[in-house]
Amino acid sequence: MSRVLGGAKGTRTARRMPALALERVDKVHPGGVRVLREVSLSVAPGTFTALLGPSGAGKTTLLHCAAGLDSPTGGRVLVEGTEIGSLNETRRTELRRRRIGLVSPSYGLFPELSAADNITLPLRLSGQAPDRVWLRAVLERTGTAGLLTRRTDELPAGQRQRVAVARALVARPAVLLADEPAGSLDPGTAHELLELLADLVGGLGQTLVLATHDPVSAAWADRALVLAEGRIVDTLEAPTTAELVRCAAAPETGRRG
Ligand SMILES: Nc1ncnc2c1ncn2[C@@H]1O[C@H](COP(=O)(O)OP(=O)(O)OP(=O)(O)O)[C@@H](O)[C@H]1O
Repeated sequence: MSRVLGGAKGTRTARRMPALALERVDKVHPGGVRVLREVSLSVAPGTFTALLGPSGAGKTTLLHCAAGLDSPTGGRVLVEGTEIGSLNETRRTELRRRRIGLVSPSYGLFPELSAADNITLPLRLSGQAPDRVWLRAVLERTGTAGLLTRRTDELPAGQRQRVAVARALVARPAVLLADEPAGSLDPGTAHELLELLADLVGGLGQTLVLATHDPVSAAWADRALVLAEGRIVDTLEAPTTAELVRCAAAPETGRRG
């Protein structure tokens, strides 16, 4: 894979360190519902990981714990080696804004703002100056350069998702977390969005974790982790759709990784 903007900035040490790691993460909700059970995973920089699981498996909870939006009740989450749980609220917010990109149904765009204002909002909130080379690459790769003056509520769903991806990438995060980003799109537009996400990994060296219940979407990834009832029950390297369909139908039968 070519790495257009990926490697030069990071030190050798930074590139070896996982972009994201979960160590025996548990999540029990106040009502006693145990949603995550000792989930451990490590995501290498510049890789595409899919989290595949049915509705209720715990995918959103896992991504929210990884993003520092929710706190695990056990275990640790590390972003580039920094344990989120060890940070005070101010530093956690800063890490979230600078190092984590999130595309999620619960993390919508501001409809009355232009695409440009939506995309650059994270930078303004964290007082960062845009890295112009990176910004140009993000706009080009996401196909949003021609949409900048448009209000996002005037855009079709597929273009809105592209703006959401650009916004999540603008601060050059260590990891992009995408929760069912193609869920509301028609098949053709969903395919284009997944192609775009895979291209971010191949072309920009972006690290990506995609949560989905769709085996076809998960087959774009370098590796798929199959989640069932809050546990990772299968790991597949370079998964095919057929393998993922089998795993999704009967978790724990298709383990290869
Ligand atoms: N705040 C909460 N309190 C209690 N239970 C919760 C809470 N949030 C989520 N849950 C439960 O946790 C489980 C996992 O939910 P989660 O949204 O993480 O799953 P998911 O795999 O992302 O599902 P979907 O694909 O439908 O979004 C579900 O059974 C859900 O009802």
